Order: sequence, then structure tokens, then C-alpha cells
Amino acid sequence: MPSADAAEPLFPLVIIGPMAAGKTKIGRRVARVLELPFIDTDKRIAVQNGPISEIFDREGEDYFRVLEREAVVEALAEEAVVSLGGGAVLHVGTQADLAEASVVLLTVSAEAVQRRLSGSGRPLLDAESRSEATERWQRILDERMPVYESLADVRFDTSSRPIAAIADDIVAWVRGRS
Ligand SMILES: Nc1ncnc2c1ncn2[C@@H]1O[C@H](COP(=O)(O)OP(=O)(O)O)[C@@H](O)[C@H]1O
Ligand SMILES: O=C(O)C1=C[C@@H](OP(=O)(O)O)[C@@H](O)[C@H](O)C1
Ligand SMILES: [Mg+2]
Repeated sequence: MPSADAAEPLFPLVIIGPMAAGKTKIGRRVARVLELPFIDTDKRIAVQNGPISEIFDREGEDYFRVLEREAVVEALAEEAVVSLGGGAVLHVGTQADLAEASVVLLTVSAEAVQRRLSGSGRPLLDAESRSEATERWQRILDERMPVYESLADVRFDTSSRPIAAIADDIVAWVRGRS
């Protein structure tokens, strides 16, 4: 993992990581504390196109990824805290863009994520049971972890601490580099 360099520009400040790691909730909180705008790319896509699960049903994942890439490009142009969807980092253009950004990776254990998944509206985790959803989550994470790790400047685990405490740690990291 590259080390943070205080000479590098802070923006964009981007939160990445697996589904239900806390990117949306914690990113919003970080933005509030830093008094910056907050952008969640999934939220933007949903405002313009309807719920994510309906986009997957209607048009398929590939179409969602096109919309997602457009939302990411737009978001990264702003001085904001930007939380991405878990799969946004699969796009090679986004990987290149994130190499120039400040990137915070949020991680979470499978045990903790299991409690966060019920009725989550995440089409890739649609399953009969919570344990099946967690198995899917794990398989997807195993595939993506090398990408997350290659892009991250710093990482925080969200499995067992409150959202506010994790957000404060991220803010301290940001302030330490600016
Ligand atoms: N540190 C945490 N402790 C407990 N629950 C959390 C924590 N962070 C997030 N959650 C919960 O997990 C769920 C997923 O959070 P969310 O921010 O939507 O994750 P992501 O955007 O990474 O998919 C939400 O219900 C949220 O309240
Ligand atoms: O990991 C993924 O491929 C996805 C993650 C979701 O966002 P969160 O990571 O915020 O749940 C959302 O973009 C979509 O359901 C696909
Ligand atoms: Mg999210």
C-alpha cells in the first residue's frame, strides 16, 4: 500500500471497500465533520435512474457499470468526500483516476457484515438466506481485495467500532496530511 504523502493534493477524498463496509454512512459523517460536500455515487445514480436493484433487473449489471462510471467521473471532479459503490473500482478508468486521489479503504469482517445485510437492496447479494448472502459477499470480496489494496492510501476496519469513532479516525488522518 502506498504511504500517504503530505505534499499530495487532498482531493478527491474517496472512500472504497466492499458492500456494507460503511462507505455511505461513514463517508457522510466524515464530510459533515470536515464541512465538505458529500457525494455517494449510488445515491446520484438512483436519483437519476431509480433504485439500483431496479436498474440491475431492467438493464443488467453492465449497464449499471456504465452509469456508475459516469457518476464517478462527475464526482471526482468535485472538492468533496466521495463514497463509491463496492464495485466501482473494477473500472480501469476509475483505477487510473484513484491512483491520483486520496483513497480510504474501509474493511469489515464476514461476521460483522452478516448483521448488516438483511433487506439491503444490493442485487449482487440477493439470496434466500443471510448466510448465503454472506457467502456471496465473501466470494466477491476475495476477487476484489487485491484491487482495493492496490488503490488504498490508508485502511480502517469497521467491524467492531461505532461509525462516529471511525469517521473521527479518518478525519484525523486527513488533517494529518493537509
Ligand atoms: N461501524 C459500523 N458499525 C455498525 N454498523 C455499521 C457500521 N458502519 C455501517 N454500519 C451499518 O452497515 C450498513 C451498511 O452501511 P453502508 O454505509 O450503507 O455501507 P456501504 O456503503 O459500504 O455499502 C448500514 O445499515 C449501516 O448502518
Ligand atoms: O459491490 C458492488 O458491486 C455494488 C455495491 C453497491 O454499493 P455499496 O458498496 O455501497 O453497497 C451498489 O453499487 C451495487 O449494489 C453494486
Ligand atoms: Mg454505499
